[in-house]
Amino acid sequence: MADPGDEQRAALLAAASLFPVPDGATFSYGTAGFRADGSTMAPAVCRAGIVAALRSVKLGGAAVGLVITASHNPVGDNGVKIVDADGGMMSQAWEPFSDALANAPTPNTLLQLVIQFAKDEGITLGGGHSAQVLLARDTRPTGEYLLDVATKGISAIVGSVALDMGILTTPQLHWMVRNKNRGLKASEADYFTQITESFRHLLELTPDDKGIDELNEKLIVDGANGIGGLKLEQIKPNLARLNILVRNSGKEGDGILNERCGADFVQKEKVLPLGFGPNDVGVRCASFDGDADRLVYFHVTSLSKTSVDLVDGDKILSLFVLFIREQLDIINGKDNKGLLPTRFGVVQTAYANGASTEFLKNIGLEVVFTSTGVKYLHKKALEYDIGVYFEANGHGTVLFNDEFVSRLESLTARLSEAAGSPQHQAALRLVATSQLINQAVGDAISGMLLVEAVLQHKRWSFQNWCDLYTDLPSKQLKVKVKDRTSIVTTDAERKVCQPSGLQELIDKEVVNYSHGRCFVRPSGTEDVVRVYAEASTVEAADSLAKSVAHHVERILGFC
Ligand SMILES: CC(=O)N[C@H]1[C@@H](OP(=O)(O)O)O[C@H](CO)[C@@H](O)[C@@H]1O
Ligand SMILES: [Mg+2]
Repeated sequence: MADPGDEQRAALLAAASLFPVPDGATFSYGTAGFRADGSTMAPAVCRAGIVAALRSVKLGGAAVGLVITASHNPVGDNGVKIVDADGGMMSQAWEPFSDALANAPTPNTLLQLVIQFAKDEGITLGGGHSAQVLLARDTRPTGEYLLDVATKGISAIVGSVALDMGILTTPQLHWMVRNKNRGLKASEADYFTQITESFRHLLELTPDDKGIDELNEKLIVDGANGIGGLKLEQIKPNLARLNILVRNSGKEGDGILNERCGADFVQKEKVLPLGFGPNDVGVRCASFDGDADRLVYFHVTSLSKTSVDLVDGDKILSLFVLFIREQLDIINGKDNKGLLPTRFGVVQTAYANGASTEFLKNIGLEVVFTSTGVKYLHKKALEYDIGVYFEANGHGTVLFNDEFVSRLESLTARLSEAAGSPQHQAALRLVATSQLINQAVGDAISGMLLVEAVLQHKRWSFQNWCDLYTDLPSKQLKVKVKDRTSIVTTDAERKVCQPSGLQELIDKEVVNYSHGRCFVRPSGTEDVVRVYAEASTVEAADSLAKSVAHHVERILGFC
């Protein structure tokens, strides 16, 4: 076995001794990194620092990212997530090692795990290599402490450098890692310049530009009392033709992070976030989650009610798809045989509302499904020239393949001889879109700016957008069971294969409902089984979800 050298051994043993794993604690990397009560997170965060530094060594010293956040979860929680060198989520192949390391019971076990893993992966430790990890955190009170803990983990791999990028949205850090490794400008100021400039370009390319009326210019954003609202305040003055008001902005004294506000709350509860009320009827509203990688829109429906008209990730995806398709049709003609043949794909999960999938299929698009979690959707979307993916909860983006962008740019250069032609304008719109929308991960701020540009392009009101299709009523339930991992699913989580008999019971329930659809899966972030049901009425969706939840409880053992 390769000997990492005394200095390296000592550094790993020291880091592991600083933050021992308490008896009985287990960490799991799950759908989106380690998450738990912030005060218990130090061991997992320190060890994630070690993993991030090793990942950088493995990738020849390329920058890797580490972000301290628990996204939409309560303010007392915290978490850690590793960003791979391409700006995406850490390679899934490294998750088992991350889990093992986070749970290593003694410093010596941790050391042995690292030595063995380094050997398996061909990583030479203890000499001559370099590694760099970019760090960021959200606004949680435990963030500063945990960032320091992560730094200690990173330093436990000799030769590693930790760079604190400050308090950022999660997508900002992903963007920085991606850009840095591509030799592109990668500071926060560069991020702001890129999104505000490309937004301005898109607006300049609006056809028959007649300006915008006052009401449509107005947008109220619920910042979830997180980092997204604070960043939006910073760029607001540079956003032409938008009159943005940020509520739950995260400023001192404003309110508690994610508490009765934010994208997760609005999408799941379908009620107004705190700070919104009857005065907002008729105004377009958007909501971010705590680390600003999720986005939904809503309208206050009436003076008396707290319910909202929701535009979720599926409808944001549909809007983007229509806009991109329109530009491709201008360039290529409807048969896609013109100047820029494009493989255009749409990726959803089982949680996508059935009405959205039907809408997309009806307009002739290929829709593919993956398991829940951005890491799966993103990977699938990369298979296309332009791949659009969204989770219903508002996390998603539009990916432009590098080779496609080169083709698009040379086409744009050729077409510039006929500057102002519809094809030239459409190609320019696609270039600006690829610059505006975050290529590393879903990003509430850049996604919101693309929504705003597309609505102005189409001269659409919020209502026009809402009316694209009508969501089928749906219901989500959580069931606490003894061991959620005894549920095994297949077909992008839409069917249960274990325990045997459960899928048959679900099928028997579903046939009783018009437009009925139902699936169950173990959550990757909480110790629950999630039940999702859809049907033609609210009552029917509720009843289908309840019946299936009962079967799950009965078969798996309620706890
Ligand atoms: C139904 C649902 O919203 N599931 C969420 C949730 O995952 P679960 O594995 O369902 O707990 O958290 C993930 C990370 O934020 C997110 O990607 C996913 O969409
Ligand atoms: Mg989030």
